[in-house]
Amino acid sequence: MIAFTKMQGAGNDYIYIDNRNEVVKNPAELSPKISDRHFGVGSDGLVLICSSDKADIRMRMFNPDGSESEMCGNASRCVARFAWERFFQKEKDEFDLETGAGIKHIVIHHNGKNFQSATIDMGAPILEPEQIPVAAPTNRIRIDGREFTCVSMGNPHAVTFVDSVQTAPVLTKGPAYEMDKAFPRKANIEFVEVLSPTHAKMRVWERGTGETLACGTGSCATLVACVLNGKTEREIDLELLGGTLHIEWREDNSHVMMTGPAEFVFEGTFDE
Ligand SMILES: N[C@@H](CCC[C@H](N)C(=O)O)C(=O)O
Repeated sequence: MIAFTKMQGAGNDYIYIDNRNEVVKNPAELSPKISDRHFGVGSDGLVLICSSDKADIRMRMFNPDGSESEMCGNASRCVARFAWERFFQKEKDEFDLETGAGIKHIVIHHNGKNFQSATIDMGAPILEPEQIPVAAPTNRIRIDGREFTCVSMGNPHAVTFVDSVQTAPVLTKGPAYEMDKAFPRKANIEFVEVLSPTHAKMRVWERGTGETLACGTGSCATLVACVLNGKTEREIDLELLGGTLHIEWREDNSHVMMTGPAEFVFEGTFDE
């Protein structure tokens, strides 16, 4: 039996396992089983919280298809809250998290007792096509006549602007875009409706998962694409199906800062 904690950040729900003692031997196999919404616990994937020799803590994130992603924005806030409450007993509110996309600095916002939100320094976006990666000479590409701005936040994203997220073809076109030959490692696809220079809405089709209620790395990629296309200022509130994230693309060091919620849902044990 494996002890787990279910958490969600803006409705992006994952199963979190304290894996400092390496209780999970095969996460690629466990993720599809435990994430299944009918035969498992039900989640957008599996997150292992591990020891690190480079940072205070390390996380690994697996999609429900078993693939491992380099980075997960919403999970990084949940891991931050988990560690703040359970490892650091609310005494250390700034620390470093090792991810597959490098070390991310975390700041916990609280009132001494209660968690309020977490800000993650997501680092600088990657725009070079070969590093995103995109099989094209530029990070601006067209698929089926639709324009995408491709951005990596450690994991690959392709952002497209729509008139309305409500009618955007997330479910009908998302799967084909994710697998398009332009994306050698597949891609997360963001459909974005800009409401004002400081406010936008986004729906996402996630690589290895399908539509989710929110994507943190996708939100950061969205702001970068908005700025590159002259659609918004460098700081926005981004409305997702499961909540709102505050995203800022700093001018001084080019880092993207993501602030948002992280909530415990329930605890349990899972029989592998
Ligand atoms: N929901 C996540 C991203 C999860 C990984 C993604 N599906 C991928 O394969 O890159 C987030 O909040 O960033």
